[in-house]
Amino acid sequence: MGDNPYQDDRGNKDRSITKTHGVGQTPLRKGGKAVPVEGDAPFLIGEAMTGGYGKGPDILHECTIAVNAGEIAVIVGPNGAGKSTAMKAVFGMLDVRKGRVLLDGEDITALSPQDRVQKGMGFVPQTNNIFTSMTVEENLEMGAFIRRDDIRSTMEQVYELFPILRDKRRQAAGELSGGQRQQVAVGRALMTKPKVLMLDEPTAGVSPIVMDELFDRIIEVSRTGLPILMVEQNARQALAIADKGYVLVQGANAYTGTGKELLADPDVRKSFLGG
Ligand SMILES: Nc1ncnc2c1ncn2[C@@H]1O[C@H](COP(=O)(O)OP(=O)(O)OP(=O)(O)O)[C@@H](O)[C@H]1O
Repeated sequence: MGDNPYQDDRGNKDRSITKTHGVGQTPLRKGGKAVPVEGDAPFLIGEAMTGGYGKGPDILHECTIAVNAGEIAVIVGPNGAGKSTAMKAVFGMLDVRKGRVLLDGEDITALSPQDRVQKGMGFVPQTNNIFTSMTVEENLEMGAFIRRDDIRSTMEQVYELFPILRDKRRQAAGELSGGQRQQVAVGRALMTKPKVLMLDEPTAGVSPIVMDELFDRIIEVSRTGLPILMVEQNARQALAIADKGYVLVQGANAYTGTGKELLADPDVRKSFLGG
């Protein structure tokens, strides 16, 4: 375990919360050449990522986010903490100046977003995530653009997960409610048959009831065995369904633990969950 970069985080048998205040103090990585221990490595990890937009300053400071096979990992934190930026970095939309991204053990840091999709990453961005003038079904078909095989069984699975989309399949996606649009966006990502799903604020701008419904759907998707890494504003609700939670502050890891641990932690409660 000595060289395991996740030692403090995952190797800890009591799975206690890792507190990592301050830039450059991440305990998730020791040295630059550590290799994950087989079988204990997350399925997808953005590891000790430092980077920003264009030639601008660093927004992320040795930030690590990851998701294990079959789990839901949630990223929370205050506005502007860099949650979306961290997701973009993992998806290859940001120049990662230090650190790396591993997918199923493979270093994909140098790959374009398109190539990452080919490798099995599904990403649902926070905004502009559907084609509003196209029908629901056309959106799903567009989602399958990288595939050359028969997509009908996948579409059937999406309709089973999101029955409302079957009812509205001939309707323009732009005519749907906010929660339904988000289902289209997630369904579209699922059409590539991804190995991991990344969601940036899937419940943004929806009512609490719709948010609960969306979370139920996300849990269902997760039960199909697909690992899910997501950013959420609704920290309390998201941590309640999370196997793993990351609290980011100013582009760095502030707290890491199971969803349950973070929800129970007095500091996290006070600072990020409204007491
Ligand atoms: N395209 C961009 N170009 C330059 N700076 C950006 C860009 N997008 C975000 N930033 C900056 O990066 C920082 C982190 O923003 P980011 O959107 O990642 O935070 P967040 O935690 O997702 O916030 P929120 O919860 O408000 O969505 C902010 O200071 C923001 O101004």
